[in-house]
Amino acid sequence: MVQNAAEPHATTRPALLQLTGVSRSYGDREVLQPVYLSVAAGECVALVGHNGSGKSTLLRLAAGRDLPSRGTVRFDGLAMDENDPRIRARVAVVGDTVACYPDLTVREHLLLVAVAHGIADAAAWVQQVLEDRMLDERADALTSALSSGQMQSLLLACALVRPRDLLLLDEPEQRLDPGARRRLADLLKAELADGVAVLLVTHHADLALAVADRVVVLEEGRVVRQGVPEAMLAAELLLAELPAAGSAGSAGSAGDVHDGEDR
Ligand SMILES: Nc1ncnc2c1ncn2[C@@H]1O[C@H](COP(=O)(O)OP(=O)(O)OP(=O)(O)O)[C@@H](O)[C@H]1O
Repeated sequence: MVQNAAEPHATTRPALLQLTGVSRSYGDREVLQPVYLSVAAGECVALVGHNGSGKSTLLRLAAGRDLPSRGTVRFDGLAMDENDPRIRARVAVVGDTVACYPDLTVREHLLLVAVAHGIADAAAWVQQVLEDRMLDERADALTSALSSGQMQSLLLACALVRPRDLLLLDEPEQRLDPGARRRLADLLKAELADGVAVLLVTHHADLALAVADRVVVLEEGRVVRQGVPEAMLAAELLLAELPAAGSAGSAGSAGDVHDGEDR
């Protein structure tokens, strides 16, 4: 089903994340017009749209990293606030900024994160993450020496140290090669199967097709369409909304991620 209006989306599952009339202005400029959006446990909603359409703004508001000018963001009934320990314990975020200690090696950085989060066997966790994210050959390199795709994999691994019921991701496919994008899609499918709610900003049509239950299209700060990815694609709406393929992190060729297993 493709919905044409930015109206509240009716879902049969209770919402874990609920945005109600959320907007954001900078000075006189409203960069995000009122959005109604909910994400249930085990559901993935993908936000797509051209550069500057408001996707990262919406994700930051959903993560409680920014405050709406109007409207409310709630997580499991709580007012969303990234400093609230009850929320920090259940929400993991990969935002649009790179935050790493440049003078630590990859292994040291992961160990620091694991210890800070109280992981029982931190060394074993780090080794598993290095293998899962294909970073084992770079384990002893400084984080400042990573390629951009390797850095993206490290940031994802650091976010996933948290126990989580909600995962918020801003272009996690950015700078990843096709193999790493496939592993990302598999990882997200596993998260969803575990009942995690996922809100995903993506420029990658195949990633949305592979993992999203619903695609929300933003245009100039407004939700202009939403619906199941297949319907959006069949109507040639989804691809029309995405930037042209060709640059790293933009829409890729069919088959990069989508493995034909519909969720
Ligand atoms: N701190 C800020 N001050 C003023 N304007 C801002 C600020 N942050 C974002 N904007 C504006 O808000 C609009 C939406 O930006 P946003 O980063 O949310 O877009 P986006 O869809 O994520 O873009 P991209 O695909 O390029 O990442 C843009 O016009 C941007 O210039």
